Amino acid sequence: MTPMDMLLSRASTDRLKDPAPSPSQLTQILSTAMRAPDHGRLQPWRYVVIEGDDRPALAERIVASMARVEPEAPAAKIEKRRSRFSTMPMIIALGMHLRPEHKIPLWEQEMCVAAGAMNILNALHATGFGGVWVSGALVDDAILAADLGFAAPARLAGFLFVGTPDGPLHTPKRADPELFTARWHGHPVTFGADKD
Ligand SMILES: Cc1cc2nc3c(=O)[nH]c(=O)nc-3n(C[C@H](O)[C@H](O)[C@H](O)COP(=O)(O)O)c2cc1C
Repeated sequence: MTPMDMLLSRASTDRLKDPAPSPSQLTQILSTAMRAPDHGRLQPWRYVVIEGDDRPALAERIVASMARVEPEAPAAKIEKRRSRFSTMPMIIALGMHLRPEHKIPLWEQEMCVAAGAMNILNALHATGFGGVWVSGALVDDAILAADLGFAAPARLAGFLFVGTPDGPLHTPKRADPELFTARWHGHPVTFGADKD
């Protein structure tokens, strides 16, 4: 597979089975995150890896967090989250070590973490693994974040579910980049994607 084939064939999946990346594979995969553009070299990316017997304890923290931030959540949603966080082959909590006082704006720090996460998703795909980035209201729960090691001003950016794809990837229809691209000739542009 060429590098372009690899990039163009990636798709998120939560249909994951064992194995998850080995420790040495994970180190290589996470190394790609450290190639993300990083204004000021702040290195804001942080990763907490949860595997094996530690997953049920994480699942309980997730359920406790839902009780705080989504008290109206139906039982089925709570049980789905409990099951997913207990059984995914590997979970990586994405943390953002933010420096609000720094001259580099927070949004740039956050985008750096996101760029790193995208590299991780591509590296997973390139090495025969797969994953999906999930979030939800609980990423705003400071108690859950602190439980994972992300005390404010650090915060959670979500979780990556990681493993080996269980079956072919279901790729959503991808957008035509022409609709999202315009050439500027001295006047404000419009985009095909925004036309009725
Ligand atoms: C920050 C962030 C949070 C996300 N949270 C969720 C989520 O909680 N649940 C979900 O189904 N998809 C979520 N997504 C979208 C999936 O990660 C994924 O992009 C989507 O399923 C489309 O698949 P694709 O990556 O193959 O295009 C999130 C994406 C991002 C960037």
